[in-house]
Amino acid sequence: MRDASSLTYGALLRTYLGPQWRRMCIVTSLLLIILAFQLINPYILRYFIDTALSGGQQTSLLLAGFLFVGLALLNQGATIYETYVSENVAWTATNRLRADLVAHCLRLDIAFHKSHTSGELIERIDGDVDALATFFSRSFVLIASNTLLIVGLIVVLFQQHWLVGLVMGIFALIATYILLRMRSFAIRAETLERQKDAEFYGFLGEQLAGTADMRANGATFYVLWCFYLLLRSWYPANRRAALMRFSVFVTTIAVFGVGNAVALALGAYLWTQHQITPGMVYFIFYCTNLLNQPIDQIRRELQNLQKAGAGIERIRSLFNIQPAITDADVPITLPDGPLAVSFQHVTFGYNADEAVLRDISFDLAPGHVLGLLGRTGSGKTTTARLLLRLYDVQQGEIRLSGVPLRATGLTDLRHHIGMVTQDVQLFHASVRNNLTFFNASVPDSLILSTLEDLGLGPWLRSLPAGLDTELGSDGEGLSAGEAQLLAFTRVFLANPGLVILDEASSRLDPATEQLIERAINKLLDGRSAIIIAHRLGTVQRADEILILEDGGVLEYGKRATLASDSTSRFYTLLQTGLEEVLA
Ligand SMILES: Nc1ncnc2c1ncn2[C@@H]1O[C@H](COP(=O)(O)OP(=O)(O)OP(=O)(O)O)[C@@H](O)[C@H]1O
Repeated sequence: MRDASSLTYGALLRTYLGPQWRRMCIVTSLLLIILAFQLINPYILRYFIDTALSGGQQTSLLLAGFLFVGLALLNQGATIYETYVSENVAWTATNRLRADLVAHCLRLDIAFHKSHTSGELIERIDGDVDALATFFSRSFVLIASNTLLIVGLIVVLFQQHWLVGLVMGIFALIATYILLRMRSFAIRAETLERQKDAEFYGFLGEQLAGTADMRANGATFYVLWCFYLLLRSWYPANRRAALMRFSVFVTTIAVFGVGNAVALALGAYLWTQHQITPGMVYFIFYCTNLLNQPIDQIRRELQNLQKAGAGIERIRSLFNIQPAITDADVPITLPDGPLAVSFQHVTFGYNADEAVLRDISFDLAPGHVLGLLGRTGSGKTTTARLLLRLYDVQQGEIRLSGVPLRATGLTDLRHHIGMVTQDVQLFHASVRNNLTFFNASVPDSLILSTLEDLGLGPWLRSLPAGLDTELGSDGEGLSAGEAQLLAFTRVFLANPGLVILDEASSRLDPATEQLIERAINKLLDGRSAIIIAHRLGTVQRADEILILEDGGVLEYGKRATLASDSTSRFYTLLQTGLEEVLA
């Protein structure tokens, strides 16, 4: 991973283009060759015209013709190859940068991901990097080679006649200035257009994702109204940007038209003064025409640099965000087998001034099961997140088998804890990869026996390609129970010492529920567990019970003791029915 603070143009070029210096040399050489071809062509044309007009030999004319066509073909070939190599350079460099950004984002805290939408991250990882493609592959080389071409053409024109060189040199400067000024007006309009595009597509994405809820709740009219308002502001922004683009186009044609007219007029004047030949008049006209191309190219490349500059700024600010939750300097490895869990006076809030958990203390012996109860919003899921160190506690300490969480390595910690939540995240990948999280070292025999153990054997056999069957994204085509059982399988395969289970609060059909009950029994065997329980059956497995209320401990103790104490809250819950009280 690269050092974020050094992300300047120079550092970017060094990091991402450095390894491709050979290809860059090829691109530069090809651009110089193309440039040379462009400078030779007018000489051939001048020779051809003057030889023809002075009644020169046919073979000389033929030779000049063949040379012209040959060079044009070589020029095209060189241009195609240069495009191929620079595209390779651009894609290799931008893909490396994308990979670095993705790796960086994956290292960032959950708090970062909660405060940035996926759309925003996609735009930053792809949109901003995309703007750097031309910057990487050719911007500097193109600006340099085109400047060289303009200078070369002016020198060539000077050679024909000093007046032509002087006038066309001044024209090149004025044309570049006018086009750049026009461009800066267009950029303002295009920025507004892109902002409106983003608002429109953001709105559309959100509404399409929530279409079922929106229709069910009769919000269609409101959505259409918002849509209409968005369209009303989108339309003028688009119209203005299109008009500006057209103005730039028309101005470009007009400026180059004036240039050509000046060149023709000047050529004609010098010819009437017998200072130049007709071939030279065409030569001047041709060179002036040729001047247009590098001027336009430089304008485009400067515009690309401007876009790249904005992209680099945003990429740099993303790289500068550092995760607050990191590995200990010298991480202590957690022991294998069931883990002891200890919360000592833990206080935590997602915002520093608003505690969600207050002074939570409990101890769970290795191999024991803690039943975590509490109303919705009481802080049960937050407790689980703290154990996985998705967030750090603000006060107090959490230990696993005596090791403070902050003293562990994050990968080691998360290897030792398995979590099954109500929302099982499945990927658009094979059943095997969904279960092993792309860990190729897990043998198929283990996956098959685990699926069989958990009662998923018949399900697996019903799949067209067994473990190779591709699952739809988001578990499409799977029932809630099957998805839960697949999540259990994942935990079995990872074989952690502590399991956190957020039990499904909705009822499943009796057969699936039975399978899940069996799976939980197996899962808890030889492991410590914290179960966010919603059902009586699950609570009865717990050795200890912790009831949270408003982020504080309402009750904590051995299940058997609390169950037999008629003054305890747990006793009341058992009498009233967990589902009714906690659902
Ligand atoms: N990412 C977050 N940022 C800010 N506040 C949050 C975040 N996640 C949860 N909260 C708040 O923290 C409190 C505890 O939430 P938590 O999800 O831990 O409750 P819970 O007991 O698990 O509820 P449930 O049973 O409904 O899942 C709630 O008030 C919730 O609004």
